[in-house]
Amino acid sequence: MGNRFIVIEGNIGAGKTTLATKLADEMKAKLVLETFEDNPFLPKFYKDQKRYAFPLELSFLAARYQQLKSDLKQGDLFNSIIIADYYLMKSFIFAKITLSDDEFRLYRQFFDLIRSFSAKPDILFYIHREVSVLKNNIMNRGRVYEKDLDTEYLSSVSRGYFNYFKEVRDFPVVVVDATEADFQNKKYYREFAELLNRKFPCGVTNIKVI
Ligand SMILES: Nc1ncnc2c1ncn2[C@@H]1O[C@H](COP(=O)(O)OP(=O)(O)OP(=O)(O)O)[C@@H](O)[C@H]1O
Repeated sequence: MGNRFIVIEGNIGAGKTTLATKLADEMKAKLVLETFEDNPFLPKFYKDQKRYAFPLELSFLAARYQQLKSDLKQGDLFNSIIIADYYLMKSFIFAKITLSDDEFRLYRQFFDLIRSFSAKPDILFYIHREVSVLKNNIMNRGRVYEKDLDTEYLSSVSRGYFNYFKEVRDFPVVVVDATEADFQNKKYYREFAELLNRKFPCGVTNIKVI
């Protein structure tokens, strides 16, 4: 039967969207991309994190739930391959970093409700890049509100993902060390694409793309 629901994850600026789009194109798969450009709280959050974190996290959670619900209908999962550039847990990982303890407790109640409706991936690939590389990518793409994104924030997002992966038992998580690999380059892209033909055990496997 193979992998039907494939997730490409990674820190901010890891190159998830480009890679997921290329793969979906090649595999004639349905592409599910995270939408964030229309989120009015995101630019505000980067200016004043304390004040806007809670509405930001709730709005992301609501938007992602809506999207996954409509894009991952049961029928779709049987009929076609789906490639997404995020997994619902991303919301949880970010919220744990951005919210205060009491806000997070409240957030968690909503998250647990929503989580019970969401599909589990058949496989999740996490593109790992060093923070200095992420910072470079973020600067080069030039989204104004991300210009002051600091190293500590990016490091805490990476730690958040790795802590979560330690708990995953029911699907394979492939951590792809791609610090030296640009997937715009055909050689690296092919090397990554070949991983999709391999079988991985549940839990974490570390791979380096060279
Ligand atoms: N739950 C969240 N809480 C706070 N910020 C978030 C959350 N989800 C997304 N963001 C922000 O939205 C923006 C887009 O995030 P994301 O990492 O998905 O895209 P990206 O950096 O364009 O990815 P890539 O370059 O890997 O394709 C980033 O500024 C990110 O920090």
